[in-house]
Amino acid sequence: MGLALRNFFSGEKDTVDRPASLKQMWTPFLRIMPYMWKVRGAYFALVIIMFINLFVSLYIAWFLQTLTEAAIHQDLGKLHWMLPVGIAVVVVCTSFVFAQNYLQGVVVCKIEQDVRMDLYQRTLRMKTDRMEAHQSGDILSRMTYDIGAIGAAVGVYVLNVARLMLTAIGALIYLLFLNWQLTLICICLAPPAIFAAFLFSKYAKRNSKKLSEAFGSIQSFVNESLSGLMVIRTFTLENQFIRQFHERTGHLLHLQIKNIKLRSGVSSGMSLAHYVAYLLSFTLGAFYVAHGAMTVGGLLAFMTLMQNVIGPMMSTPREFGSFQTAMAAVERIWGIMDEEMEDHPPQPMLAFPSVPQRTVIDFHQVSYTYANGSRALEQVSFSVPMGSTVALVGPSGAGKSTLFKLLLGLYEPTSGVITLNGQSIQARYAQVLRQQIAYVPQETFLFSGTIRDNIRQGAFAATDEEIVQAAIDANAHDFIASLPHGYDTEVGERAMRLSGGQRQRIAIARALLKDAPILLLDEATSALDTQSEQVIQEALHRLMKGRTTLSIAHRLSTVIHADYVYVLDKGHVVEQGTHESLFKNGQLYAELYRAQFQGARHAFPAPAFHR
Ligand SMILES: Nc1ncnc2c1ncn2[C@@H]1O[C@H](COP(=O)(O)OP(=O)(O)OP(=O)(O)O)[C@@H](O)[C@H]1O
Repeated sequence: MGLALRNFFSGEKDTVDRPASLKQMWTPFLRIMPYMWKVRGAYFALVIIMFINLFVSLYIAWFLQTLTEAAIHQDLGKLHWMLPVGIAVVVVCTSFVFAQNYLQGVVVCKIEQDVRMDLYQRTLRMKTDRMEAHQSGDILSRMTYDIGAIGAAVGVYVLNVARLMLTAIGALIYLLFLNWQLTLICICLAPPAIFAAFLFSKYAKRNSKKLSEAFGSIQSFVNESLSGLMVIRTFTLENQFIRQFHERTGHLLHLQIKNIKLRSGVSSGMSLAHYVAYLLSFTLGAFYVAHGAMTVGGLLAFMTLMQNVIGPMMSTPREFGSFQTAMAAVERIWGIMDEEMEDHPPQPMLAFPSVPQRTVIDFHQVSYTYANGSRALEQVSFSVPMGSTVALVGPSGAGKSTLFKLLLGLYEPTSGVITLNGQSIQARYAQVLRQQIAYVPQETFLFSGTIRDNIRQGAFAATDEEIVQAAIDANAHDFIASLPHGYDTEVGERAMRLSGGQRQRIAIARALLKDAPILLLDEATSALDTQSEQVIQEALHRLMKGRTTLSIAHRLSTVIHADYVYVLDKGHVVEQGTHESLFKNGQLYAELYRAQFQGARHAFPAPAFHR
């Protein structure tokens, strides 16, 4: 977003209607200070340039005064040398304008880049439950819109306020020296300007948070619409979504127009005050000249300097208001930065014993309750012996996915202990833990890039040969090879060009390449045709070989081939045993089997007890 646009948008930013106290502004400012400190060299150079600018302003006033008086006194000698010297001084000094703009731009970009990097890192490492509390569009809006506002604050408003103050103070000293009575009269104009500053800052903050939220909401809505485009199309919801989008953008427009009104009002008030101040000081100055208390040259210098005082007096409130609103953006960004992150151990590889135990995964009385009070798991205990395949079965909402998330260290149990290879899973070992696990999710997410890139995410150091081998084992090689660009086919952000079964096989290849000892398999619920199903089953069998597998089973063949089955219901393990024993029990498993799997019998060999 361009700077001007950002400045414009950052016009209003806060929830409260009262003016922010200095403390309210100072606290967020302290948070961006470390970023500013990193570019202190540029700030130092900018301060020097500010003094050069001040010198130019004062020099021009002196120049006009001296030149006019030389002309009145017909001092031609002075006139001859003053012009070239004056031009030379101004040329040299204004060449610093380039440096000033350049450095200011660099400061903005570097600080924005650093804050953006930190925000991105912290977002990726945020604890899962905290992450779920934020909407992705809202985070996106903070990463773009709010960071833009911060850039403007540190690169424009702070410097502008400092520059304006410095120029005003320098000019004021010179003015007092020229005519202190006239200066004091003109200073009386300051209180209305200061009052305007407070008034403006009060209103400048009023709609800001609403404006930010409106942007976030639009971004979330667009995000959601794109993700759910197929649903929108198939249910012909286009008009409804367009109407909702219109409502949201209408709300944003309303806030923006309020902002424009405020800014236009302030601008016209400021220019009125500016002209009144100018005419007043000129008229008073003319009286002083008429009474011989001031020279014509002195009046010219006085008026030139007055511009340097009136200008800042009029601009400071606006800059100050914009600075305040930018501080609200800082608060929003730190709303994410302050979220708790996953820990990272200093020596990750030491965290888990490499020698596997007899039971690889152990749940001891594990319970988990979500922040909204939903009790997903209660006192769950079970073990997965080394090299075995264990299936989790249960009705929707039984807690199967939650169990996986706990095992992946995405959440911490509310009570109880989970051990992996005999070592308790702790949040600080999350990264190490995940290195031991290959996870094949229900929905395969492919990142933008080629098929090769996507498979390589299993092991970045893998050679092309290893990638091809993984694809062969995942039964994916043939379809990949048949694509015009083979492994270099771009799959796009949401892999629109690949079928569900093809995406699953890429996910299996990725997991094969990772070659982790533990496999978590969340089977896809979507039905595939018999042939695709068999191709995927074959690939999965290769993947499971030699690994300890825990699988959320939606397929009959997985349950039949599992060494052991745990049946979950309402967060409890309600049954356990082999497929056959559970079926004979005739309880929940048998019910589920009939409801869920029986329709699929034609695709798989019926279990022995069925014959
Ligand atoms: N992020 C969440 N916040 C709050 N409650 C949640 C969250 N995720 C799941 N739940 C609740 O926890 C319970 C267990 O959900 P879970 O997703 O683990 O079930 P599941 O067995 O995997 O279901 P399914 O087979 O339909 O995916 C449910 O009551 C669900 O509503």
